[in-house]
Amino acid sequence: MILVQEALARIASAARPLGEETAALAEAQGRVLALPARAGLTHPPAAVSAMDGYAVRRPDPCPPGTRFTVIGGAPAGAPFAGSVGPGEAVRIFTGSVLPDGADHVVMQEETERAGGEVRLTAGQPEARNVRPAGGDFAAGDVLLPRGRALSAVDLALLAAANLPSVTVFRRPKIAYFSNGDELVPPGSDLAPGQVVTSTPFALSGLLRDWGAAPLNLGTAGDTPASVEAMFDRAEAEGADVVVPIGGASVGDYDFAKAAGRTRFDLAFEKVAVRPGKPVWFGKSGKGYVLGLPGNPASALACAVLFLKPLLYALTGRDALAANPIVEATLTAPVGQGSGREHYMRAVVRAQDGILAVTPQSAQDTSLLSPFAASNALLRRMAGAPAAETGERAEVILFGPL
Ligand SMILES: Nc1nc2c(c(=O)[nH]1)N[C@H]1C(S)=C(S)[C@@H](COP(=O)(O)OP(=O)(O)OC[C@H]3O[C@@H](n4cnc5c(N)ncnc54)[C@H](O)[C@@H]3O)O[C@H]1N2
Ligand code: MOO
Repeated sequence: MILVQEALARIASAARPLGEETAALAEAQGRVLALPARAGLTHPPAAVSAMDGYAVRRPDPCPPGTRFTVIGGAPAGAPFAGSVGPGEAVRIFTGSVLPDGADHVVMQEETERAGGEVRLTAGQPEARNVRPAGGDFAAGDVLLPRGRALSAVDLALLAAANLPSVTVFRRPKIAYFSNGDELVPPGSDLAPGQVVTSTPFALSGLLRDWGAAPLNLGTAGDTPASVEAMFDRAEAEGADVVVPIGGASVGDYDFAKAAGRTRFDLAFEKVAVRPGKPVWFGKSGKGYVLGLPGNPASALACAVLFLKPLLYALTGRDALAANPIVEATLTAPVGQGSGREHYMRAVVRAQDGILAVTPQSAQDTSLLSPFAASNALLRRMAGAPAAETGERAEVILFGPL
């Protein structure tokens, strides 16, 4: 059995970034840049006005009552062709190109217009209201680095930089299947001993949130042939990662890991983590396998702890950056850490300007209701001393505050 840290290091060292493709900007939210995005133009391309008013060459001093002759206008999109000399003004609007010779824009509210002349109603002690050329960025500047998962605002930045598309990593295709004759879909008439399959419904949403393309292969029966068929389908579908759910432990019907072992070189088969001890990981020439434990809370905790870092590594990012640890204050005491690193399902809230964390009282790995009510995993290191209310604790957020 290896430590969580070692398991993550093995995932990071086994994983190679996937190939690249071009994505249109409108389709690129959440995609990960495979190349740095460089500005296609300088923004703003020229000095522009920050106000509606009059562009002038500011005399020094420039007291109230100073008069200028209005020699033309510069509406947005139609720069003034001439030059502004001393005592001259050009009517200008927010975003319009500042005419040659001007160094200042007087706000309209600080002027009185009378025919061809404009008079200041307020002094202009310094040159203002001009946005310099390149104030946002210059042509060729790296705006966003390789490995950046594109946010909504990033798309606006790239559009402003005149980039209609970006080079991104291929979206990792993740094929997953459950294992067990007892599993039936939601809505079934349950026979004794049957269990409704639940984990895949969370997995598809998590994978989408993490920028992957989920593919649910369904449920394998408790025969080696049924499990083999799932691995064959995953390969035929071109999956980058196969994720068997369950069938990983030591029971008589745990065939998933046995089948995985014949197809992949396993990098680990057990991790000193609670929940999720049976989680396993391997690699072949065709892709990766990450086996999740069957118990739903174990499967989902391990998806956060190990599958998300694998997706990061496949898209050119640091696997260890997938789950930043933040500090929160305990609202309840927690007992001494066990022999395995423990990730307790917990609720983190912003309270009086700090993060407060409350572990769920029920932590059994078959339970989904405490997981659904949680937005964080509270990390307790193996053997950590008991901690009191008010002490600092480490958490991984997997949902919104
Ligand atoms: N003798 C031992 N028994 C167990 C050990 C052990 O070390 N020695 N480890 C325990 C731990 S920890 C876990 S976690 C489980 C995981 O075992 P498997 O990965 O083989 O999981 P399964 O046996 O297939 O299933 C466990 C449980 O989860 C239910 N399940 C499975 N898939 C789904 C699904 N898609 N949706 C909802 N529920 C699912 C399944 O019906 C079982 O009830 O092993 C312990 N045992
Ligand atoms: O660790 Mo298992 O994953 O306890 O349920």
